[in-house]
Amino acid sequence: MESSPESGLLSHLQNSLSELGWPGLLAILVGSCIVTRILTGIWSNGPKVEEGQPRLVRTTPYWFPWLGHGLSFVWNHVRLISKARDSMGEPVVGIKLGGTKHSVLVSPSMAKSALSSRNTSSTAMINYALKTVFGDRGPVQELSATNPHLLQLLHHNIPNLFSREPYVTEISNAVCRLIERETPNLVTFNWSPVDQTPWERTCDVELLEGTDKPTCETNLFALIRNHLGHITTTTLMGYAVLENFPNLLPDLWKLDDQFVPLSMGLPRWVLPGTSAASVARARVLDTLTVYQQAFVAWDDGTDPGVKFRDLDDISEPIKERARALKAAGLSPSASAPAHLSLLWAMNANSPNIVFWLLLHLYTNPALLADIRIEIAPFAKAHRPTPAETGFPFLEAARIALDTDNLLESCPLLRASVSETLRLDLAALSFRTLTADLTVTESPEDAALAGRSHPLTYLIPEGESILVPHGVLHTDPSHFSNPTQFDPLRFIQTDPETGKLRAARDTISPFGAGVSACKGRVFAEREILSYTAAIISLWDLQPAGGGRVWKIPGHKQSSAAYLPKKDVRVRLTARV
Ligand code: HEM
Repeated sequence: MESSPESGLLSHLQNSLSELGWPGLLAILVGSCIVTRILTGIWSNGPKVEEGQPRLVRTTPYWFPWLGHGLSFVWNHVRLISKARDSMGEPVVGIKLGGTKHSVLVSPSMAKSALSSRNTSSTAMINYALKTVFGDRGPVQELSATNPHLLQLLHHNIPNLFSREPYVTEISNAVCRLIERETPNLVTFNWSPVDQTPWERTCDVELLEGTDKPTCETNLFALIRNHLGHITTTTLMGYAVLENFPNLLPDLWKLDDQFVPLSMGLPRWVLPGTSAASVARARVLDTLTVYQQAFVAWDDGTDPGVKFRDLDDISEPIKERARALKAAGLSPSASAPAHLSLLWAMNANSPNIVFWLLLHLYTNPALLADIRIEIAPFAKAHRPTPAETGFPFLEAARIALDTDNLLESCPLLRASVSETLRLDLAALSFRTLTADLTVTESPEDAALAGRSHPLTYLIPEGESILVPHGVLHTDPSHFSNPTQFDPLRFIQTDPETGKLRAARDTISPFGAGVSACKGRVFAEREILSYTAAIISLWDLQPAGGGRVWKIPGHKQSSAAYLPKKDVRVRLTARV
């Protein structure tokens, strides 16, 4: 058989490589890295800037051909970009990720103006995450070409309902009632997993005997993640989904734990941790297929099947989205990745933020005591006595929450949430430019960075921009002692009333512009109410009853950090 020129070339290459052996291959690899570093170092000087003309973004030097800064980005993007900012000394620095250049905005004023520009789009990023993380094989991504109007509805207009009236009040009230009902049952003090709640079963709850008040030891992150995940998912997606599919959240956590490696889009065998996550994702997608199938039947007035008798308690934005998916002609299984992206968005950050916030508060008893005094009128906890109830046993504690006042009249709690969002979250806003973008830093940002006048940049249409909120939130020129937890940095005195209030305008933990987080209003209300309920009803100590806390390190995830290790705590009922 005659060989083609390509197969001849390939076999020639194979022969040459096998002749070289491992030492030769290694030498080529090291050599190409050195050459790449030298060339990108020279190119990073950029073209000469003409007087009065905007600058072009210079790319930070890198070692690895094609991969560019990819490895250090997934390892710790905050460190990579902070170093690039300091070494390049500019408010915009270029980084290379898998062959694509991203212009990274490290000046807050430029980030704000770029994200609020109408000439930016998050569609490419959403499609990338749908493909690499949420298991869409094409149907949802293809909508950007076949039906952009529907895509806009699906990704923006409908999710925006989470922050619009009357829905935001409806879902915030619903979540508050569920928090009141379920926070006293955070742990049930049952020995047997059969009698425990679904959120307790995977948290290694160990009851302690001979204590004055009900006490146990447990894994804090797992417990808060499961418990708040249960509350959020039930509020937004309805009661039936977790009742019938109790493994939905544990599987979602397996996916979330591997978010960063999955988002690299590499084959499973390259990163072994992603195999289990892919299997978990397949199960979640099966569940969400059944969910969509049942919803469509229920909405059409036909039988939704035995598992989903009543779907009326699903929140209105989720119902609207399920209807839009059907209207797009997507089958239930093709719709499942879109449901998964939202299920993930509603659960991936809030529990992590509450976990870190609780650690900040319980390791700072003076702050915790002040916050407990501040919230006392708006988070009233008590345990009815047998005399009150007429039953011969102690009932579970009860709590009544006033979310509006927790939001408006508790600046210290609110400032502590903001400080946690500043320190324990490193969100990224990726956008593609749909037209050339010219951005200028503010004179204040320029002065803080030690520049005599503001710089202006031109970023061409089609290029990607990136705002690294974790870098902006820990920039020492904008935040004094940036690594220190200090909620007071967010407290201001209202000049008219003289009252204290918590201001959040120096950080953007929810992104900005049209593609900012759609659940931000709900998320803040939920976090405030949930934290108020927990600190009113529960005392926490390190496991073993000591006073020394071992705070885990941050593990990079999509936005809010995961803990590198869980924290074992002693949990005691306060009332
Ligand atoms: C502490 C809690 C939360 C944080 C820190 C957070 C943060 C974020 C961030 C940084 C983004 C990307 C914004 C950008 O690209 O500029 C985002 C997107 C999104 N979030 Fe949240 N989020 C939280 C809770 C929620 C909740 C509870 C929901 C659902 C009710 C939600 C729904 C969404 C949706 C749908 C998007 C996609 C927006 C888009 O691409 O157009 N988030 N979130």
